Amino acid sequence: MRSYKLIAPAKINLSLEIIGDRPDGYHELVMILQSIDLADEIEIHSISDETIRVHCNHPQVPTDKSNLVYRAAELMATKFPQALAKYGGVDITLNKHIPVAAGLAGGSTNAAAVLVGIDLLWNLGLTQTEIEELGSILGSDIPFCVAGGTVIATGRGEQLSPLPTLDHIYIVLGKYRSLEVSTAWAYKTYRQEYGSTYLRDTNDLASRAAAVHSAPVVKAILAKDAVAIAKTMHNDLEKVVLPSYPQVLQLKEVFASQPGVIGTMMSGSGPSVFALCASQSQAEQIQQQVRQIIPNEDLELFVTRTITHGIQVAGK
Ligand SMILES: C[C@](O)(CO)[C@H](O)COP(=O)(O)OP(=O)(O)OC[C@H]1O[C@@H](n2ccc(N)nc2=O)[C@H](O)[C@@H]1O
Ligand SMILES: Nc1ncnc2c1ncn2[C@@H]1O[C@H](COP(=O)(O)OP(=O)(O)OP(=O)(O)O)[C@@H](O)[C@H]1O
Repeated sequence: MRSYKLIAPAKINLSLEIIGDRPDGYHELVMILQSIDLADEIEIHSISDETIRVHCNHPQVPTDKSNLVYRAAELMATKFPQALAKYGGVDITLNKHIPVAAGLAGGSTNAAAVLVGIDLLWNLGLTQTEIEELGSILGSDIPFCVAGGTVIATGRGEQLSPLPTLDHIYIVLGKYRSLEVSTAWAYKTYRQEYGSTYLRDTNDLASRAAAVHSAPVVKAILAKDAVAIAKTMHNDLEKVVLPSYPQVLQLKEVFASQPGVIGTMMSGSGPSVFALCASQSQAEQIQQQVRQIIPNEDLELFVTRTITHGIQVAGK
């Protein structure tokens, strides 16, 4: 029986800037995406019948066709029917550590891992770009999850340009277990409230390059200046999510008030919030402090760090 183990890291957004709407209903974005070492483990093995089976340790995560990993396997089966006939179907086990519906690309990174795993399992020899293109059919964040590191993402979020990688910036990340934010709701609400303020022609490359909030973050990344990154981070979706979720706003304010925190921001469409910290020991202290200030067991707190890679094969 052939099998692979994969590590699928989460992401945070160092910037998320909405610069226009698109005819396909999506939004034109400029984002800076960053991989972190908070990761799910995925095991995938061949099975003799041509089916897809999904198992998961997390009660909130479906194991039917609504799981993104199921859709990733189905896409591979449709694109490569001869390989499916030769090698058989796939059995996928997800061991979740990334909080669900958190703005951390949990489902997307799982799907990216399954694309990488099936490429190996079926000896397809796809390039990273080909795997990213398959990923973009399933979701905007998936190409980044394949690539990982530190990247500028434009278009729907699927067009990637790598930046110099940022290793070992320590982060405290918080997510209320019972809070979930729908990504579609966040973008729709933003469009309703701010759509009339889109000012740039998104076909104009000069306009894209001038993305006002992301440019200083790029400059700070090029200078490898963690303090400048922390001070310039930006997320347009905070404008709609924070007013609707007071607990998330409060968590952000508590993070910001801690000595040793150099900047704090909501990730993606939320509701997770992260704080960039001056060192690992400070991140650990801040985690304990915040736990005392908000003794709510619904709040999950993690110490994590920036990493330089996306999906990794951990073993056969
Ligand atoms: C919020 C982020 O996670 C930030 O990195 C991403 O922009 C969302 O990425 P994702 O979850 O992979 O998004 P998709 O699965 O492609 O789309 C989910 C929903 O988000 C909205 N959406 C997403 C991406 C985009 N550029 N414009 C949008 O309006 C759409 O309503 C879509 O129905
Ligand atoms: N493999 C998966 N892992 C987690 N959730 C999944 C998965 N497949 C489908 N889902 C469903 O997708 C929804 C969003 O979960 P996910 O953890 O991917 O959100 P997210 O981190 O906000 O994603 P993104 O940042 O890409 O918008 C959940 O409600 C969950 O039921």
